[in-house]
Amino acid sequence: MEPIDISSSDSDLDVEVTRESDASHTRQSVNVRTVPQWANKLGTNSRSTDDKYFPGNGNGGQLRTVNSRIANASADYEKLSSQQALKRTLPVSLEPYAPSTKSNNLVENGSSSQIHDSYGNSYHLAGPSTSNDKGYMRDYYAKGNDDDIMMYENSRNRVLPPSLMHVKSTSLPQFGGPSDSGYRSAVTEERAAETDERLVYQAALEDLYQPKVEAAVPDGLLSVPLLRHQKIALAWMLQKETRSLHCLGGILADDQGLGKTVSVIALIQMQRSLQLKTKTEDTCNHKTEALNLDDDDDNGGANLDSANQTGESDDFKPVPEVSTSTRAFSQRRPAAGTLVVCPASVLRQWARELEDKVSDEAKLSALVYHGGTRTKDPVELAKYDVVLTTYAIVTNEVPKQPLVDEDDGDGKNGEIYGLSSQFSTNKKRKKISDVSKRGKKGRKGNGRSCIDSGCGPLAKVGWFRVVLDEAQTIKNHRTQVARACSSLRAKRRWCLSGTPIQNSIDDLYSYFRFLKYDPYAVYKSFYNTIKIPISRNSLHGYKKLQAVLRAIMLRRTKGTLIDGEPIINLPPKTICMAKVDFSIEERGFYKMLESDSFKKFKAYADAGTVSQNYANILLMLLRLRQACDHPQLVKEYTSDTVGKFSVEMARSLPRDMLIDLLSRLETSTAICCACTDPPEDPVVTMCGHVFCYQCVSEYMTGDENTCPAPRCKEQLGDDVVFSKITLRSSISDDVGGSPGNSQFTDTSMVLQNEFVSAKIRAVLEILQKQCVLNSSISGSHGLADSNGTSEEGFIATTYTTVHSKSPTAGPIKTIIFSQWTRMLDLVEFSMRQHSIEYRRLDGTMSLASRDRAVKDFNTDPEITVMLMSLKAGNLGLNMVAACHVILLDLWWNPTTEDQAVDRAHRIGQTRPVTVTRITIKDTVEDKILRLQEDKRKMVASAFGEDQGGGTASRLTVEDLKFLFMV
Ligand SMILES: Nc1ncnc2c1ncn2[C@@H]1O[C@H](COP(=O)(O)OP(=O)(O)OP(=O)(O)O)[C@@H](O)[C@H]1O
Repeated sequence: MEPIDISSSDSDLDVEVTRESDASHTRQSVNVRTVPQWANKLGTNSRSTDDKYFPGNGNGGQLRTVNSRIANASADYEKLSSQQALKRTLPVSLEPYAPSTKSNNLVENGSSSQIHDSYGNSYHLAGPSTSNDKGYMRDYYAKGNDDDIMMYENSRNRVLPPSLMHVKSTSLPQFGGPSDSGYRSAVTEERAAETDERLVYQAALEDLYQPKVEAAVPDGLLSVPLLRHQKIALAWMLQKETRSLHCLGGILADDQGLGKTVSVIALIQMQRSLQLKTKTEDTCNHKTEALNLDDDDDNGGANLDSANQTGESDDFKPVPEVSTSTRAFSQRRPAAGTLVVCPASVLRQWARELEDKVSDEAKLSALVYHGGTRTKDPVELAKYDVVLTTYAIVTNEVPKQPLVDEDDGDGKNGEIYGLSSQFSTNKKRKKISDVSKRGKKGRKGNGRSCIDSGCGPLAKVGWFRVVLDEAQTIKNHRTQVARACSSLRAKRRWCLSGTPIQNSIDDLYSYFRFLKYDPYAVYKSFYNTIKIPISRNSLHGYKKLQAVLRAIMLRRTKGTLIDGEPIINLPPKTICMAKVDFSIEERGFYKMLESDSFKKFKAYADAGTVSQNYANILLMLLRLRQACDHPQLVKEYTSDTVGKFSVEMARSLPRDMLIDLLSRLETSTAICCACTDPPEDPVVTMCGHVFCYQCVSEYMTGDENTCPAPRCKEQLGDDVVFSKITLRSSISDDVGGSPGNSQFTDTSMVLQNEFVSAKIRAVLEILQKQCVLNSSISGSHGLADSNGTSEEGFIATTYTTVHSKSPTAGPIKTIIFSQWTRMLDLVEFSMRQHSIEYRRLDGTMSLASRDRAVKDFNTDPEITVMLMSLKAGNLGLNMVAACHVILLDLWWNPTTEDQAVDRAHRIGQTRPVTVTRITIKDTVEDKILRLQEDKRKMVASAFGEDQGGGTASRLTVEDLKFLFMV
């Protein structure tokens, strides 16, 4: 493989792309703040094992089928291993098979049988093999055709690839001599990567051999029975935590609403009870285990081990117990239980699930670590079985790993927006070429600074397990949040996400890095072993990626079948594309905007300055997208959202500083540092960073909140976030502020709040129909307009909506999503006009208000509509009271929309769910739909799924041989 020059990065904008969905409690006091340094230099524009739990004669036997062959070649194999690989604890499955009793806690499906391999060993096979299967298998082999057979079936007769049996001569140490250090390091690195890939290969094989092992939770641990797919997930997670060959943990990537939270709660409970039991039974054994676990923590990422960068390894002496009663503490770094990191909007939901799904007699002690009054004492954190916190708090409390791995210059922002890499403009990434060197350096320096320099309590404990819920939050490895999460010290690491890939294959790299999944936790290896093969031959490249994922990821969609039965019996989900047309006035407005944008784009293209005008082009696209919702959105804000504390602070600031802040806000290249779109309702922080008001509000969660912009740790609060109007009025002493964007301040009717746009009209029409249905349930009358008369005269639309027709479970309720709060304002206006009872949830609201809104919507039959911000409400929430979802606008990647829709389509839903995606004909939205389709295909290829979420192509043993044994 060709080496890549990681020092020649050509990545985009020097804006860190973070999308946190973390909610805020805004402070109600004005803090005394110092003017940041940059303000004094105006004009510079600086920014600023437990194998005993898995003795299963089926599963374990299956593993042995493969691994004992490795054992026969083990002498060479072990010689081959890098130091890193040798440090790993080899699983019991490397030993020849000996019959063992099945764990009480494991239930296995399918029959099992014994076979003998070519080395004379006996193995136990499991799986749903029937006599018919066997006959079929024989026939199939006789034909010499095995490509389409499920791997766990046909691989019994296969031999391992030669490279697992023999040492490749190129892999042996062949250094050119003591002076040849560069060569030596390159060879060592390659050899380590190769060895690690073999471990991945092994794990992928293991995974294919054990498709249906279930773990049964002992009575009394949970208050609800696990569903079958959850038992399978539990068995898989227990195995990954105790016997993984590369990293302890993985990615649980089940579709939204399949119960990942509950599966993880079961995992916590199982481990806790197993370890408590083990402790009682055998204390000696427990000591041995503790040692192994320590080893693993440091092995977990030899190149990138956050442990070595954030703390001294000597300080971290965790023990395996997660129970508070048995956990031990090291002198300086307490060993804590499970840390769950999630978006703020689902923090309370997690707490509720921990309370509800655990039985009274086995309650877990849980701490919601959030808010200004949270403990500062790490020892306190270590007292709990589970600590729940938010991504924002982790970002604030944990020192980041340096940005070690460079990308390949493929234009991150371009990927985010579905644009070509030609749009890349950022050339400013810091280059560090020698990852391992830096890793070693980091051990001492960063470690000490973590212990000594007042990083938060989250970074001062060693976690038994860290779980990232909605792990796509860290999909960009460059972001502070991703780097902070990777720096948490933990024995086991989990990513939970129904949509792990959102923009590109690169998203996976961040999870691999967090998980310490070697060799892919190093960008160079990820690039060489995953990205390059995809670019050379996408079919094979994607198959290899599937294999790499298979070793650490479990993914089931709602369409997955187990033994021919659907994984879960959810009512159907119908997606309706509602293509509506503009009114004549709206079309006129849109055409004007469109031709203006085309002209500008052409000018950039003619001048060869398209890439330099990336932000301008994004802004033009934003305007077009917004115009599809309502022309009013294109107009500049004329009301001030930020509140009196900001106004008071602005009046106290020097005029020069105000002018500088305003210029940052008014520059056409300003992009929200959180969502990376041109900002809606733009505000600038005192530290000079621009955000959407909604996005920055998500970060203002208390007095420890800091600015999420790269390299900025300034504290955030109501008083340091300024709108244009506040700044202008403070500069000019004109309290009313100056008028908004002159281009769009005409008096055209389409620009008035009262104007009902085509999309809002469509929404009202849908709601009216529902209202009629609801009234037939409750006996009330239909939708009324502002005059109290029956609503008439909607412009006829050309779509049909299939409504859920099962009114037996209460009124039909609808969630309406938009990414723009101003669109929600306009819809809200219409709701009021038509006396529709609604609630609203957006990123500017406090967590308590959001929680109340969700509760009201879920429980009050009078409240039939929830207006939700896509940015704040698409994740985690359970809203099965709704059986209809309306998406008012399109986001760049379709998975964000899928997430939103699945608030309603999840376990607990009893009615068919209708999703209406409203788009406007012949606009930019047509193109976004096409982009979304491309992204869907890419995600499906990576997971080996067909478009419907089923498994389109299965990897075979031959595939794996081909993919790994190059
Ligand atoms: N075994 C179970 N018994 C009863 N209820 C369950 C069970 N498993 C899950 N649920 C319920 O189903 C709903 C969805 O589960 P959960 O929130 O864990 O899904 P998820 O996969 O984490 O979804 P998302 O990706 O959207 O966060 C929740 O209301 C949960 O309480």
